[in-house]
Amino acid sequence: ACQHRLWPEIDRISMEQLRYARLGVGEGGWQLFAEDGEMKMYKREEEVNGMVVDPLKACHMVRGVTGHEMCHYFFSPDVRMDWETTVEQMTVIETIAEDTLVFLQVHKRIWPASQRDSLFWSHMRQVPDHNDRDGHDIWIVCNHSTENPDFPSNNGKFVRVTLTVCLVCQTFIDPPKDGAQIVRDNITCKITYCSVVNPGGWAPASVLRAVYKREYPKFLKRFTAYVIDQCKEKPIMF
Ligand SMILES: CCCCCc1ccc(-c2ccc(S(=O)(=O)CCO)cc2)cc1/C=C\c1ccccn1
Repeated sequence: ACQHRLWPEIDRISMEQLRYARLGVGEGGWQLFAEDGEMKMYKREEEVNGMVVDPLKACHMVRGVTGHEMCHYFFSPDVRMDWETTVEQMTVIETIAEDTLVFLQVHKRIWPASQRDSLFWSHMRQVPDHNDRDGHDIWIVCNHSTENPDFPSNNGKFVRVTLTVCLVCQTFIDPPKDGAQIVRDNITCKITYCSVVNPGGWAPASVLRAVYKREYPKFLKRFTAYVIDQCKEKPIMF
């Protein structure tokens, strides 16, 4: 992967997104728009050329799974259609490395806007987290739009969105007493999900904001429930 032409961008954007995800929501005009138990979702209202591109940041704490497991299922193309309800078709159009793929996705149409597709590289990596007391590693998946001459955005069929998404996960272990083996009940995963999606062409602001308000909480709840369910009978992947 290190010699691939996209590698410098992949490395830079992934690390930028890690820093961005770890910034608190205290400053920068974030407004809480949805809450469900441990899950808190924030957004900023931003428009680019009259198009809604509201950045989103979701924070969640999930008991019983590790950050590695969360990122593994978020990254894996094999299970994408099991949890990702916004997608109608998904293709891996390039394998840059085993931890770096290029996806082409057709998203479900959001009436009355025209149907969208997205083309993005997806990179998963483990980042040692030295500045954290209980020193647990951080796992990240970063998805960022890219171009490919074989899949031009002006393909006439779909409007191409541009997006940057990151899932940053940190595992916390509450060690059991008397040195017993760690079980799932002893682990918690702190999740930060950030996304900026530019719809690529005009879409009514009211429709987009309503969709995001309704769909993002469902999206994250569904994904985390899926991972919990997939992991519960399996050995812990630290
Ligand atoms: C006018 C309609 C514009 C929006 C269409 C759209 C574009 C992109 C995306 C999207 C959503 C999640 C990712 S990801 O987190 O990287 C995982 C891989 O799929 C990437 C892209 C979705 C949707 C469409 C609907 C929508 C938007 C958020 C939430 C729920 N539904």
